[in-house]
Amino acid sequence: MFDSLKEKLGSFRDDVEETAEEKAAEEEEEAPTEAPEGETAEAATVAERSTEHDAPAAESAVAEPAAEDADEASTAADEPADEPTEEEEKSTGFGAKMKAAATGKFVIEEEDLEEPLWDLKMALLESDVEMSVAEEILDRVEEELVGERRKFTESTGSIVEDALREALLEVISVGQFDFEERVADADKPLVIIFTGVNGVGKTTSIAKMSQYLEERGYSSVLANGDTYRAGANEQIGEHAEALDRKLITHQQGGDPAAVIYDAVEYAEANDVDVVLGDTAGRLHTNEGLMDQLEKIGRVVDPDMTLFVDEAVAGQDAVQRAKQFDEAVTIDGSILTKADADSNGGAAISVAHVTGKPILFLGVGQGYDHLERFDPEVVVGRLLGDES
Ligand SMILES: Nc1nc2c(ncn2[C@@H]2O[C@H](COP(=O)(O)OP(=O)(O)OP(=O)(O)O)[C@@H](O)[C@H]2O)c(=O)[nH]1
Repeated sequence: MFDSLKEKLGSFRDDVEETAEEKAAEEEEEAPTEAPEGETAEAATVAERSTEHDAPAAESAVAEPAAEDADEASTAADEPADEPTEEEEKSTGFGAKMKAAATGKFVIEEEDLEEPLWDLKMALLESDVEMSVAEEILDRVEEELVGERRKFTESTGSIVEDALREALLEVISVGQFDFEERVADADKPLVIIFTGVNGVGKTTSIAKMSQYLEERGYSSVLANGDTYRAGANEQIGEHAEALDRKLITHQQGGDPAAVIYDAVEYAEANDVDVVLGDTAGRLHTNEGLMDQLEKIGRVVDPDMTLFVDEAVAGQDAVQRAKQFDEAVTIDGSILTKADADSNGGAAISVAHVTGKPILFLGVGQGYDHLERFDPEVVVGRLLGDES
């Protein structure tokens, strides 16, 4: 899952690490040449060692004028090189560089990140992350990394990883709520309507949701509001049979709102906790079909409307989510076929673009292949926390 994006995020980490190492090396190289006479990075280091841990050695160095380095060390020890005057700091940057060489820390500047950030942006866009979401991620990463005095070498990788983690979490956690708590607290029956275009896995997701709810102690009835498509009753009927659930259907061409209404009545009469209503795989541009959804809204006033699309559809899924939300106001999304998606762009973008959370991922064709969307787990996967 999301392997290609994972690899690209890994490359960004490596790029910044490399940039950091180059910068560190540069600064170490530059420090002696820019140093006022008699002060070198090495001298500063020796001085630090001498003053902190080994005073007698410093003394013996003073007593040995032939050793040039040691002589410099004693000068540096008298006037600590790692505490330059403000003037020196401003005019030459020498102080900062000396500090970098002596402490293993330096400031990451905006220009240092220009190239890696550009590459990251390209990687996100190639992975189908929506433009505004990619920009948000870049801004946050840059904000986290630039201007702080950072330790380079080994820790650069983890600093970059933390910055990426924060940025990704921020964009994908949008609107998250506790689905199970919402189900537990709702008056029964709870009505959930599933919407989205044809063939993305809506019907399969309803069956998976029924299983998911059963595992948590909730009964459910299925309702086929897809009265538009020939064969829809049979398709959902197979799932109902396999799961041993009651299914409410009407004739093809019937009123979808009436089917869902009947299912609510059935649930009320039989103490069923949740009504799971399928709808025709409609295009958001088809006004007649969108009107049907609005009618379902009026007639049964669902507790939740979930938008279903496939993660593998990338940008298309993101745009559809946005348009469906504008047309019918969704409460959250389910992204199916995440198991087959190496890009992860939809998973990263949909919540930020709609302002509504991704609640579940479909991760296979089996009934138990519905996974609660946990932002921390998803980001962890993207950053290689688990294989
Ligand atoms: N790999 C994988 N396949 C899935 C997943 N979810 C659904 N599918 C498959 O996708 C295909 C389409 O799923 P359906 O549930 O029939 O799609 P639908 O949106 O109901 O389609 P319509 O009824 O035509 O609107 C089926 O072959 C499913 O088994 C998933 O999470 N992973």
